Amino acid sequence: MVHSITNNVTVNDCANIILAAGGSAIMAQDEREVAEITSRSDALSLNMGALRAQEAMLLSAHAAKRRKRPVILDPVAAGASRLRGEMCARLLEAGLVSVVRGNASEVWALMTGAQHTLGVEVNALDQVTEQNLSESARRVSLFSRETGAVVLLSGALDIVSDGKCTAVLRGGSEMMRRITGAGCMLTSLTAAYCGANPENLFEAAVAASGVMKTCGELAYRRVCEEMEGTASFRTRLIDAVSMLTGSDLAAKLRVQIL
Ligand SMILES: Nc1ncnc2c1ncn2[C@@H]1O[C@H](COP(=O)(O)OP(=O)(O)O)[C@@H](O)[C@H]1O
Ligand SMILES: Cc1ncsc1CCOP(=O)(O)O
Ligand SMILES: [Mg+2]
Repeated sequence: MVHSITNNVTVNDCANIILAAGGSAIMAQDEREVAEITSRSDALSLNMGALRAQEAMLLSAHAAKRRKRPVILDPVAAGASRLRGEMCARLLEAGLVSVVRGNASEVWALMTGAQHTLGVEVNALDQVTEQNLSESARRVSLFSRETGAVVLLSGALDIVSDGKCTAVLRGGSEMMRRITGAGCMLTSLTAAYCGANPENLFEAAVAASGVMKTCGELAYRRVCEEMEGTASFRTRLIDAVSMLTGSDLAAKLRVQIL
């Protein structure tokens, strides 16, 4: 059961991907009930696209901490306004975040205070490439140690680190960037897996990254076969998560431990 406080652009896809993965979803933002709802959930997902719900986020995050439930932070557009960065810093500095999942611009913005995110999209200059991979992985690991949170930085290459162990996952599809919500869905999936595996959040984050990359490939193959576009891709992505088998995943998963 994942309690999400998330933006109203992608909320339906977030609920559906949690259900597709075998979890249950509840979206709730009213300050009078959120602590109670978090207390009855296995994980809490906080998405900065719902910044109007700051008080609810804090109430929920404290309730999750009291119950030792993982809190997953999606710093959507963290570099696009000062308020977003400040709210993320407040949650991180209070030790309320278990896992951060963001694109490279968002994660670098949290680390450095830089403000060059293109809205919710990654800035091309920030992206992780094969050329800057080892330096990027080092920075992700450092950020994980500084915050005490597992960090999942997504993009063409995903990097996951708990400060001791760092993994790189390749694959997925370029088309994932041409729909809104692929990042929010990955955050939701991460929350579902963290709720199911609270003892090993690094493993849960690697699983979420691997499932999303695998399903991105399966969905892309399907839209190419059917000559379909991005709206169908979004549907096919959720379909792929709901139909994924262990052997599909084992056949496609590419995890490199650095
Ligand atoms: N160029 C790409 N090639 C393959 N997969 C990608 C690419 N860009 C993003 N992804 C995948 O899309 C999903 C969302 O990541 P991302 O685009 O970084 O999130 P956000 O929507 O927050 O910017 C992740 O599963 C990531 O691995
Ligand atoms: C477009 C938009 N604006 C505020 S939140 C949001 C959705 C961002 O979703 P994602 O980061 O998963 O593409
Ligand atoms: Mg995002």
